[in-house]
Amino acid sequence: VQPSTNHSSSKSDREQRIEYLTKIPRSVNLESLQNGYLFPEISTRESEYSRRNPHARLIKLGIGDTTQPIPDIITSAMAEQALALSTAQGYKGYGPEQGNRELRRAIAETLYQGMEVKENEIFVSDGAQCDISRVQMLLDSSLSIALQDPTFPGYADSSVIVGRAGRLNAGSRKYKKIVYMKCEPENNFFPNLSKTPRTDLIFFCSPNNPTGSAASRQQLEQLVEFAKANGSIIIYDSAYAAYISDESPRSIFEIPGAKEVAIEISSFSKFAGFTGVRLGWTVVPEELLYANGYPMIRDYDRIVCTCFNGASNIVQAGGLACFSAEGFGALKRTMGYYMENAKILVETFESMGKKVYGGKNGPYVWVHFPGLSSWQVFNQILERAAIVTVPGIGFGPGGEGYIRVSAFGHRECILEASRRLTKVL
Ligand SMILES: Cc1ncc(COP(=O)(O)O)c(CN[C@@H](CCC(=O)O)C(=O)O)c1O
Repeated sequence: VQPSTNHSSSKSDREQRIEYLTKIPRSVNLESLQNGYLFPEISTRESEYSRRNPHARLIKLGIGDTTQPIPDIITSAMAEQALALSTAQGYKGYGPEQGNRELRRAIAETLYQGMEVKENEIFVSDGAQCDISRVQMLLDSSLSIALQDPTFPGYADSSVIVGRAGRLNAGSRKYKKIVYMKCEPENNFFPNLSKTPRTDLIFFCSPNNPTGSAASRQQLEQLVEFAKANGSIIIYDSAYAAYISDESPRSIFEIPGAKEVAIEISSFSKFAGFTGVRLGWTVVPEELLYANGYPMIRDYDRIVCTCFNGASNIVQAGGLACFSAEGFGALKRTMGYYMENAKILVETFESMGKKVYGGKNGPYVWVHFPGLSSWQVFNQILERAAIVTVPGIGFGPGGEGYIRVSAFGHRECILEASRRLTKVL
């Protein structure tokens, strides 16, 4: 209901239209959220542009949504599971809330080899976004948090929703109870921990969305040491780990001692194209203990069993097929396709004299437009080139003056975008 701006009417439209009010007060936490969530906002801008320019060929390099088909061996496994449900012997009802054992084992053996991560520490889910909220539910709302700045907005917004962020300072666009750890070219996109105040929780995404920076082993050793010294917990997001092309760790659990201070959240979305299929996992180590010595894994298991009835058995069959030699090989080729896109985007922006980051260990390119607001750049590129990007400010105050460009597009779109950008920027 929008308040009326027509002051001539005796009663405003709003007053006329309101029929009945409940006695339920709105959550103060939800009231604290600024604007809408970033990515639906990008979709709204896309739709508005298309409405105004019905004949424009809009190129969507905004939301990090995969575009390439899922390999047959994976979709066939899902189809087979689906068809089996129509047979008496193949039908399955509720599965284990923590995920099918064979999938948990495959994740442990394929992605956590040599890190002593056990299959019972892996909780299969319907995606990392959902697990971020489940981990938020697990941890008391009084706990303080630190975030990389810029970073994936899901951490800050879910912290606001559970009441952990405090009120928004409109001027600085920062929430009062969040510690923003600046990650910028000057510090090689890794926070200066010696100047970072202690917080209970440290959200850390590597490779980082949106900067594309993958923390080095030495940096992650510093992070684990910092958490240990402070009795803090790292909530580590490795959604893009499969894209790492250098020696950077793919999991926080490659770091000795990390199992005593970290939870790792990850996803099939970006490496398997499961953005619409919905499958992820969270690792809660048995060694991770509360101050009172109680194992956190038991509480997380309780949250999963109470608030989530397990990922789809059809989707889990697809997830298992991702780890077959043929499946993983095919997925690697698709990731290579996206990273070739990233290389084209990096070269395009560099050819125009722009400072460009990322595009080597992740499927996003982070471009600096000094002196301009990121929404200004977003609008300019949209209006002049009919290309959708994401304004850096959407990832935190540290993102101002940057835009993020997704490499997940079709090759022909990336090439056309390159041609247009060279003309208009
Ligand atoms: C770091 C990170 N973690 C988690 C997720 C979500 O993983 P799911 O397993 O698919 O739930 C994303 C998706 N980020 C994309 C999509 C944005 C969105 O959430 O709509 C992006 O940044 O464009 C992400 O970038």
